[in-house]
Amino acid sequence: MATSEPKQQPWREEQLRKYTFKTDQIPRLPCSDSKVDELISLGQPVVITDTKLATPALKWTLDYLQEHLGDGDYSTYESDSHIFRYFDEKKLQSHKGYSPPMKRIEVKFPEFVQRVRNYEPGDKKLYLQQQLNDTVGKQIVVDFLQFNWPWISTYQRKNNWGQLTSNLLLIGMEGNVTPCHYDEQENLYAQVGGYKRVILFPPSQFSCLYPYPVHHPHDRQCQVDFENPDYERFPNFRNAHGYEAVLGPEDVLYLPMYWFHHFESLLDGGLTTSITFWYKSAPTTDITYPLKPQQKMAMMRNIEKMITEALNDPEEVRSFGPKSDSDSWVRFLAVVLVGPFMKDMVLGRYT
Ligand SMILES: CC[C@@H](CC(=O)C(=O)O)C(=O)O
Ligand SMILES: [Zn+2]
Repeated sequence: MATSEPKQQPWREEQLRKYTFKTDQIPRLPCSDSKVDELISLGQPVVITDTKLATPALKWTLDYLQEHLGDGDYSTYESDSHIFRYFDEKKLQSHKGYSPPMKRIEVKFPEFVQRVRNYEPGDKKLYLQQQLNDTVGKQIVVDFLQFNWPWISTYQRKNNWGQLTSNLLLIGMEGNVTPCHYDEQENLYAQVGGYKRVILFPPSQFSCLYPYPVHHPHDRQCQVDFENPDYERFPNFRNAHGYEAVLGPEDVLYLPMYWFHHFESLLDGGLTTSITFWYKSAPTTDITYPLKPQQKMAMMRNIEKMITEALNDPEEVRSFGPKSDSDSWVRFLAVVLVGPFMKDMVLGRYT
């Protein structure tokens, strides 16, 4: 009996960056498997194959896009390193002294292509992140309309998700990293070109990941530098345990709301192209106790927003600067006097 040769994986281990935490694999299932529906309805991540969700976009090479995308401006981040940590421009106002580690520029697509193709070590790295809207060319609209909308709408309906809010076209250079963060929307993430590693952490690991305070420009972003973790400030990061997959063309990842995620375009893997499908979450109908971790995250966000708005002065809630006596007292009190909810909200985030 012919034994099926194990499928040669089209990438090598050395193309993955090395981190200190352990990971398990995210389940990978064909869209015909009923377990896909079960995992999505449970808010569990899964890599889904054979969906044909964005098949028309498989031909979206740089040349094809240059010919058909249209001559609008394209939102692109440039960074001095491989790290592209998102920041909320609106929150920069209240953080005068803070300068984000990357810059958002608007470029014409031919300029983006030229800079990417002529990249030399030492140049700024680029990451195009553009919402697909009606400024794109006719042919792109034709391709877009041929996505597998019936398949994706089934999941929107079955899980009572709200409207499709946006599709982000992502074109990243090899080695680019979007550091760990969470979003407040459901996401079906279609990998179209190249290979991208995704590492996920469930909302229950909030206390291991220390997201920035809500009023900070890096709201929702994990403070821990995965490449050089500061275990003194973030001791609980030692307990982080991830779930990962390498996504290739036509793979679709269901990325549940509030799950922390890190993306990296494989080292020496060339350009990567992905398209996100973000949906508003289903309305919460019945509150059952104990609350789910994602509900606690939503509560923490509301408490932090209320405190910051009520005080109307971020200085009042800003975390302490370099370690100081008061900081160690705050830590001591936080560890001894407050329960897990307040500890998770404060320790390493406001202390
Ligand atoms: C936005 C960039 C990121 C994807 C992501 O964070 C998301 O789809 O929520 C990535 O692919 O680098
Ligand atoms: Zn995200």
